[in-house]
Amino acid sequence: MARHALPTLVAIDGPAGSGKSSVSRAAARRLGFAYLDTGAAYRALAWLALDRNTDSSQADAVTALLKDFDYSIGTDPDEYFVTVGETDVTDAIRSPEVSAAVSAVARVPEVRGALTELFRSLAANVDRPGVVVEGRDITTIVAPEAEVRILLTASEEARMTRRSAEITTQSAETVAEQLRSRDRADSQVVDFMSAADGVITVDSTHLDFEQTIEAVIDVIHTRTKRTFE
Ligand SMILES: Nc1ncnc2c1ncn2[C@@H]1O[C@H](COP(=O)(O)OP(=O)(O)O)[C@@H](O)[C@H]1O
Ligand SMILES: Nc1ccn([C@@H]2O[C@H](COP(=O)(O)OP(=O)(O)O)[C@@H](O)[C@H]2O)c(=O)n1
Repeated sequence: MARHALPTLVAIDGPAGSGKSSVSRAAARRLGFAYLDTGAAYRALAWLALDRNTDSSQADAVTALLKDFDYSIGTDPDEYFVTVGETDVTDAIRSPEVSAAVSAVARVPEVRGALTELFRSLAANVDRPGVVVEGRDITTIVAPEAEVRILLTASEEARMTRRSAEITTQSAETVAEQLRSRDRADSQVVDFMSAADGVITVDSTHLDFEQTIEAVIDVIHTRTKRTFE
């Protein structure tokens, strides 16, 4: 069978609650692109560490988990799922316990190296004309060559408000504090607060959800000089 041309790569980075997942998924759906959520893999590995009672602050123990990390993720924006082995962890990876453990897992260089390879392979093999890949280091490390590179930002206040509207099992203060501390830990490992050279910033602080999707799609059309919709 003839191999497809490489898909158009759209790389989106940004801090927690900036709208990366929801906006990337909606934009991918409208463009007929695939959608790759990279944070889900870090979360799934943190889930496995918790499931195996592995101390996530022990880099060697976390690295050892990689050898039986049987991970899969849906890249169709309409059929999102995350599994580890036979277990569907789509919801479990959003738990506060996983959110609290994930930064420690994500700071281990061997983990970053292995997952970066996995993301490149998943992105190159989608069965769509393009793929929106979102995370923290997509524009800089995973796919610096991407045709479209976007930093999606929003004020800290907007991000906290959006995330606490989603999470009803914890107080708004708790959600905000956990988000701030995760961003602090994550930003010691990768810089997702400032745009690297050639990366376009989309600030969604004063945009609603629909306007943010349109702003991202506009950048994609301008950069690729093509219309996908
Ligand atoms: N521009 C926006 N205005 C209002 N709410 C938004 C906007 N963008 C995203 N959201 C909402 O904010 C929440 C956090 O978005 P999410 O995509 O999970 O962020 P991230 O993946 O960056 O952590 C979601 O409930 C999403 O629907
Ligand atoms: N490309 C990426 C994506 C996520 N991550 C890590 O994975 C965690 C979860 O990412 P996520 O995108 O699901 O987080 P949210 O911003 O959606 O809450 C982050 O807090 C980072 O520790 C990373 O290190 N590099």
